[in-house]
Amino acid sequence: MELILKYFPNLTETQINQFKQLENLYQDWNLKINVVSRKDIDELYLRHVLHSLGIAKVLQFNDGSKIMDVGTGGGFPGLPLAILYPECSFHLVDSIAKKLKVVNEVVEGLGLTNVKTTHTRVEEINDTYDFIVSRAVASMPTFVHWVKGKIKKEQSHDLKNGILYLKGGDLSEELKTYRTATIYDLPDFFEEDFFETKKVVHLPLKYKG
Ligand SMILES: C[S@@+](CC[C@H](N)C(=O)[O-])C[C@H]1O[C@@H](n2cnc3c(N)ncnc32)[C@H](O)[C@@H]1O
Repeated sequence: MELILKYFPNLTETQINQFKQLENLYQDWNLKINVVSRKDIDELYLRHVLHSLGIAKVLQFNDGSKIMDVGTGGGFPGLPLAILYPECSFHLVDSIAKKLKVVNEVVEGLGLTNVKTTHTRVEEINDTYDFIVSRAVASMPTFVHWVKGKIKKEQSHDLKNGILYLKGGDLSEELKTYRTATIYDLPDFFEEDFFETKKVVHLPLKYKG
């Protein structure tokens, strides 16, 4: 928790309390439905919460942004981002219902009103979003194929709307066909090099509004 405060020093009391509550909520729910490995539960803040928040170090969402987390599993990266951005709406999607049961319980326990969940494959989603976030779900070509019609056309000139994907490994081969992709290193933002999945890929889909 200290690391979250170190890297996100402007949190409100409500947000600090919500981040603090995460540990107990996940510990309790994980005993009933295993969504996070035991090792990872012990390092929840580092491996899951802070890692998810790495996306917020790449770019900041404007108030009112609509965001989908594809293959959210136990709620990562969408749930920590929903705490960080109470003025944005988050749609957390996964094809495994029991994982979303845990997410729903945590969302209710925290009193988050900006999160909805849907049990489905993302291919079935028929809506558009400013940003699509994800971690460890599919290769980039597969992922882009799933979501490319689901990103909103932008009215501003920023042209940032698109995919923010937490990834590991050597991405040069996987990303060589995506000329607009930027790869960010998490250690650049967090100083310490403690993540296994070390990169955030920002792939803006450059539509004009
Ligand atoms: C390795 S887990 C990652 C979970 C979470 N994003 C994380 O990093 O902790 C991959 C998740 O993606 C989900 N998934 C895979 N393909 C999917 C699809 N087409 N639509 C929705 N969810 C999918 C799986 O059910 C699983 O929960």
